[in-house]
Amino acid sequence: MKISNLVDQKDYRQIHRQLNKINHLAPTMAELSDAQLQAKTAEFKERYHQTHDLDSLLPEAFATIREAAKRVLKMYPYDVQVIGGIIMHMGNIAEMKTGEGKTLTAVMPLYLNALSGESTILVTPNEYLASRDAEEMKPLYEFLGLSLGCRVSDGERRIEPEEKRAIYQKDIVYTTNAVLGFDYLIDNLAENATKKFMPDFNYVIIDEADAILLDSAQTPLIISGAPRVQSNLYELVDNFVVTLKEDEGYSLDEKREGVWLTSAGIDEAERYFSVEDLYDSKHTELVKHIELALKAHTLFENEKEYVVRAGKVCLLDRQDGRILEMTKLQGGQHQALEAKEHVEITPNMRAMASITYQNLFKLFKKTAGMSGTAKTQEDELIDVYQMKVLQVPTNNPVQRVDEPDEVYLTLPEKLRASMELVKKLHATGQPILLATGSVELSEIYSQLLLAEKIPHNVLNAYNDAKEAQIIKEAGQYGSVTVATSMAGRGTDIKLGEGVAKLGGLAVIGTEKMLNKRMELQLRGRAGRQGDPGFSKFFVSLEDEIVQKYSGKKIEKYWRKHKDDPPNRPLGARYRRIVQNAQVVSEMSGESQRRLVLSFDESVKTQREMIYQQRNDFIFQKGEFSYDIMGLIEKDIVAFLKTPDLDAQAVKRYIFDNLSYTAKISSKKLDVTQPDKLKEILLGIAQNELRKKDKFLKTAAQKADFYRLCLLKAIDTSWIEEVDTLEQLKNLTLARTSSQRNPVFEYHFEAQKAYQVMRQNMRRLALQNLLLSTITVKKDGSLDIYFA
Ligand SMILES: Nc1ncnc2c1ncn2[C@@H]1O[C@H](COP(=O)(O)OP(=O)(O)OP(=O)(O)O)[C@@H](O)[C@H]1O
Repeated sequence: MKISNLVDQKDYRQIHRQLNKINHLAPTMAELSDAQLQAKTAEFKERYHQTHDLDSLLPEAFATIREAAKRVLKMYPYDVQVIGGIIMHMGNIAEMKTGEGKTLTAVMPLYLNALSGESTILVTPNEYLASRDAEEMKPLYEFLGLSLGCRVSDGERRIEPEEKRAIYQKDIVYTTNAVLGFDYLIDNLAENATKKFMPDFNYVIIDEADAILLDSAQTPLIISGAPRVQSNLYELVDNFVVTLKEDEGYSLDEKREGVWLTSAGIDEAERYFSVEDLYDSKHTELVKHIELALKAHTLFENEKEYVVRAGKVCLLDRQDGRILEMTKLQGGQHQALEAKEHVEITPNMRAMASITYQNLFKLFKKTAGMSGTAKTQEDELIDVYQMKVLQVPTNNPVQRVDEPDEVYLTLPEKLRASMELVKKLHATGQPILLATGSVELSEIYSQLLLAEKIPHNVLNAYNDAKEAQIIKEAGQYGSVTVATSMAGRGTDIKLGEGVAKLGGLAVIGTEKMLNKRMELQLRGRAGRQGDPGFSKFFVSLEDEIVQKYSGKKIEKYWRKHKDDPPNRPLGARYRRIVQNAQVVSEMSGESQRRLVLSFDESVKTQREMIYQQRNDFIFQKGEFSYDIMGLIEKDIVAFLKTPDLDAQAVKRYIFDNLSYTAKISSKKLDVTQPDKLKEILLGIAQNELRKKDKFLKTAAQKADFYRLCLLKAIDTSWIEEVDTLEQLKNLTLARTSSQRNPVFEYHFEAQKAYQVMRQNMRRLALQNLLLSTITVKKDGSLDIYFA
């Protein structure tokens, strides 16, 4: 058996040596009683304790869980799965074709790495997969004496930190990338150790690694809180924008990614809002709102980019068609969409914390991944994550028949042709998965099927609750399932009785996907585990990706013939043009990801410093070792360097920052003698601190007080900083067309902002320490009021 494309022969030999050892151990393991097999876990843990070496445990640990899987799950991992497991233990990405059984593969390295007692996490792209895999694999881990936690989002219920901590403390945790990311950010907003719940990041396996590490990485995670001043312009401006027409009141760029008012539109706006000059600086808010509303109406389409569910605008993940939990558009765009859809306008929140997936996963000591489609992006994966992609052969040859695309000129032709195929296959009883690129198109197909009286299920963002049931039925005789790309990854459709004889599942794609990997994943719902299967894609020149990413010539051709379409598939030349459009879309995705990553560099450096400092304070035990007086002195010295200082300013500084009650005459505040002045100010501060000491009887109370003052200062200024950087980024992005290097400019500004934040932070800490008041409660505990 050959693992292709190994970067070096050493990996190849090592993997095979390990596989041979594991196979060699198999008969011995098979002879063990259940109890003897189960006792292995404790034995391995003990040995790890002695040696701190997981590699030497690999053959036995893999052989043990392999045998246990046979007994508990009635599935014996094939050699190729063992190979995939070894690759992942080594911290690489295993590329195993769709349906080869990655869920079972992952348990081997997870079991081995959990023996260290350090955090061992499996991340999947969505909650359906996390829960499904956790549920299926739980009996196996428990048989071997390891605990499994499944961490999915809180939903309506608020989950307390203790409960989260209990899940993360399990030996192995299954979760999603979004939940893990948000948990990490929330954990770093905790004000004391009892609210912290995350473990130190050790080992993670990323399922569907390319989707998570690449596709999801195009949008950073942002936690919002603390509303901004709410604007009342959204509805007003929306009413205006709906009166405008394309190419009259506003224009869109070629790729339909940018939109602006035409000069007629500007005149119209000036009349509508009774302003003389719209671009006068006093109307910037109005202009901003008009831009947001224009974008809401032209660049965001209901049932494509978002859906309206229970009176809320919910964003959709373009990659997998699912609702993006806890995510809203920033900078007022979400509110503009709400105005467009006439639902309640939610407050526009400030960004409080943010991180990209790239930087989240870099926090782990070891990362590994698996996917059916990663090899093509290996360069980027090595570049960004230093992970190699090793391809594992299939257990049985793939039998699926993949037919070439059928390209039509217009959408109606495409719909008709694809429906013809559906009818033909359905007549034979072969189950069909009809895959669409948007909710909207899935609803259109549902209507067409209804008209043909073909019973079917629809799986899209509106009915995700029924997902498991729909998937269960999807492989049965005669079943037709219309699904968005929700059914594109990880979904395991099991074939019903007699279906293999009919050719297995037929996947019919109805749109060219944003990238080739999404397409392969969809095809991969059929022909799993060596089963028969069929796949074919229908495309039209009106598909979004073709319109956006193919040249002028195609557009001209389309315009010329669209009113009298040929009603037959276009030739091979057009298939190539469509392929090319997909390649361009992929390249645009990659450059977008690199841009996101380079923007995050500045935030990353700052975030690491801040989080480190917070953790130092939070977890500091015993006496509080931070040079409080040093901090105070620094601020005083910085203040005394203010140009043109006068006694009045010094007095203000004292009352604003050091003491409300200091009695000091202006005469004493001689600005010509800074050293003396410094001593006076330090004396005032010391005096205030001493007053506090009266309440802070024990060292622990004192430590708590100092910690709280400093943490509060860090958080207030850091949250402000995150928001500033987020706005700065949006501003820089809006100006990318200009000649300057936007990322460089952003880093420069971000660095300046950081310096300002440090000063603010120090000043706030000073105020918290000196101007707060402490009262003792009846039970002896303290209440602290901050100014
Ligand atoms: N060793 C095995 N013996 C028998 N059946 C297996 C074995 N491994 C996996 N399977 C079955 O193969 C099917 C596919 O497995 P799974 O869904 O994990 O594939 P996958 O590689 O994750 O696919 P995808 O790339 O689509 O996510 C499942 O029904 C699973 O039960």
